[in-house]
Amino acid sequence: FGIIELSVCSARATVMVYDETGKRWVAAGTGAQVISRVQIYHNPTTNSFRVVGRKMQPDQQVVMNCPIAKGLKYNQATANFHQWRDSRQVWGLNFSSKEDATLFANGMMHALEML
Ligand SMILES: CC(=O)N[C@@H](Cc1ccccc1Cl)C(=O)N1CCC[C@]12C=C[C@@H]1CC[C@@H](C(=O)N3CC[C@@H]4C=C[C@H]5[C@H](C)C[C@@H](C(=O)O)N5C(=O)[C@H]43)N1C2=O
Repeated sequence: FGIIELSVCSARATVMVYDETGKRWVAAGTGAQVISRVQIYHNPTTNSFRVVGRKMQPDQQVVMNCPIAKGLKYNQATANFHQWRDSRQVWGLNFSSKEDATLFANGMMHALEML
């Protein structure tokens, strides 16, 4: 059967990954650095969560599909820039507004409490 995933929250942010070699942040995905819709999905069957980011323009390209691991350290580096490590890289979300940042951080912290 199809997997049922519920969207916990949705926020606007530029999705970035840290380039360890160049010591700089680069936009995730290909092409221009554009705003993405970043959502946290909950799969209640497995009680798992993941973060999915899709560019809002032009093509809904998926630029992030990151499981939320139990014990993930979510770092709110600034009011608008939050980041975390996964097994391979460091993700950064540069939120469009403080409201987006707060909403997403609350969703992330809720997810981490549930794991
Ligand atoms: C132990 C550990 O892993 N620690 C991580 C952070 C962390 C802690 C705990 C749990 C998980 C994680 Cl992930 C860390 O420190 N890491 C992870 C990789 C990079 C970094 C290392 C050094 C630099 C130094 C400075 C800072 C940085 O990158 N910052 C600061 C805010 C500032 C905001 C916005 C972005 C902007 C989009 C572009 C650019 C600009 O402003 O030009 N920029 C930035 O400059 C952004 N660093 C980091 O975050």
